[in-house]
Amino acid sequence: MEDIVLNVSDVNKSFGGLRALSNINLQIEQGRTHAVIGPNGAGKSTLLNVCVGRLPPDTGSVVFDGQVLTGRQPYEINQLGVARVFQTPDIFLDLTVVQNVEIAALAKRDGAFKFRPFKSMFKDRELTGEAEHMLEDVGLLRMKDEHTGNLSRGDKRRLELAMCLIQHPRLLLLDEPTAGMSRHDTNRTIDLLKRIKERGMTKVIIEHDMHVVFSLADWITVLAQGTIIAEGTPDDIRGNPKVQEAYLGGAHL
Ligand SMILES: Nc1ncnc2c1ncn2[C@@H]1O[C@H](COP(=O)(O)OP(=O)(O)OP(=O)(O)O)[C@@H](O)[C@H]1O
Repeated sequence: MEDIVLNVSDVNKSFGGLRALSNINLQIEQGRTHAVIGPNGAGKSTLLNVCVGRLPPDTGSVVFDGQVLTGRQPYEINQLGVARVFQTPDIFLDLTVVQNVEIAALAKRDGAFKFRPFKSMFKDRELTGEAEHMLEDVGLLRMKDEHTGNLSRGDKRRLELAMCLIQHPRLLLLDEPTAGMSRHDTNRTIDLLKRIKERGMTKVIIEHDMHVVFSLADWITVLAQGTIIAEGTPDDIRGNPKVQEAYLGGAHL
């Protein structure tokens, strides 16, 4: 059997009377790019939030690399090697681009960046060098000294990706990484995510844009109304009539 990095077992989650996730069982294999797709309200973000500790499941468990994540705080999960990029970037708008990447590295390193004076944090030349290397990787190096608040939406998302990559996670969770980007920026992000794949990093991507999904995914799970309705390779999913019906009302993927 392939090496399983993340194992989601029998997860249920309701909001009041609404069953957002019903008996979800999902296994993410090492090195894969695993896409989770489905129509609006299918439960994709809820699933991701359960995985990173932002939402407790009502029942069930999430195990990463042999360690139970359920019940842990998001920062603990991050320190175990799980990083995530959300639809709304988690960045410090008052700091520069490179300082944001440095803070992300420190957060992973000791989890205590909040308790140090900011000035002393930014004097580590090795750290700055590594942060600049990451910014080059995502195409933001020339903007390293810009105030983050001045960045476009697409650049903020790329910055958040650099903040994740500097943590060298084993598992990277991406919630619509190209939402709001132009086609040009989307294609640059696809290229970047392909390069990360070459480094063996496991990724879970929630995405509506089928161009992104079919460019990147090795494996696809389809959710509808909180239930997994199909799983398989992109070719399996493309030809699956149940998916076409549930996901796109019968249109072809
Ligand atoms: N905090 C919450 N409180 C109440 N209901 C919620 C909450 N979060 C999500 N829901 C509901 O749970 C269901 C699943 O939502 P979720 O955001 O996980 O879907 P999604 O597949 O990510 O949708 P989208 O593609 O639109 O982002 C929806 O009906 C949503 O309205």
